[in-house]
Amino acid sequence: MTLPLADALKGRLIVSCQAPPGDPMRHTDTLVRMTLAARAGGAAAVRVNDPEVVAAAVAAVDLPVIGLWKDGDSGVFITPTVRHALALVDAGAAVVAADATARPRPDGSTFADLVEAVHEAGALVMADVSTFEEGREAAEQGADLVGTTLSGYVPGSPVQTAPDLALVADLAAALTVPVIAEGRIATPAQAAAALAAGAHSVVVGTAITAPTALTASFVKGLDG
Ligand SMILES: CC(=O)N[C@H](C=O)[C@@H](O)[C@H](O)[C@H](O)COP(=O)(O)O
Repeated sequence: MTLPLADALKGRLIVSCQAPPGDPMRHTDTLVRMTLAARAGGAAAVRVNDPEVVAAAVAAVDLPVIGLWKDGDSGVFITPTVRHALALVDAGAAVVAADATARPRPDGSTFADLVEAVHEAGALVMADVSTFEEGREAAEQGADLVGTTLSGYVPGSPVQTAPDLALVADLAAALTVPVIAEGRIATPAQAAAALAAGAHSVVVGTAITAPTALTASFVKGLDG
């Protein structure tokens, strides 16, 4: 089955509009403005953290919203439980992005439980994975999209400064669901390379929507 949403995302850019805790940009109206800027620039969808921001973005921007809910900062913390996932659906997310790594979830549920609950509630699921095996299993468990989001951030995946295009290529060759390239895509050329490697769509966050981190990288460059 081809999902209409997947058709709308094919070959296109998804902009992640997030700000970490304590960042001056972590402000709902500011993040919504980022989603509007992403739309004005031609993005096909936005990826947004926290049900409050998801609801505000859904009301403001005429694009599909991929919602996640980061809760905590260790172990499984991207939409870790069924409760978090359903709150995102209630907020209007078209797609719920959730950690699909092979680690225990805080409510003792499985990724398959989350997929079932989100599907019953009428939304789709993007599996954030760190390895090929996790991506394969997530697709088997019903994920509608599989993203390379967590490669480099979970033990067992390669730590690198570049995007994990090898993982994109391996997943794209093996899966029938769309594979989304996400993580450390810093230039238009890298985004194009991700599509060439087989990605269905490309998510870019920091390089577009993180002025604090970008400023720090320039300051570090000047420090030599
Ligand atoms: C690992 C993790 O927690 N990734 C998060 C997932 O939503 C975000 O912090 C990233 O900004 C996002 O994946 C986009 O990646 P990049 O900012 O590298 O373009």
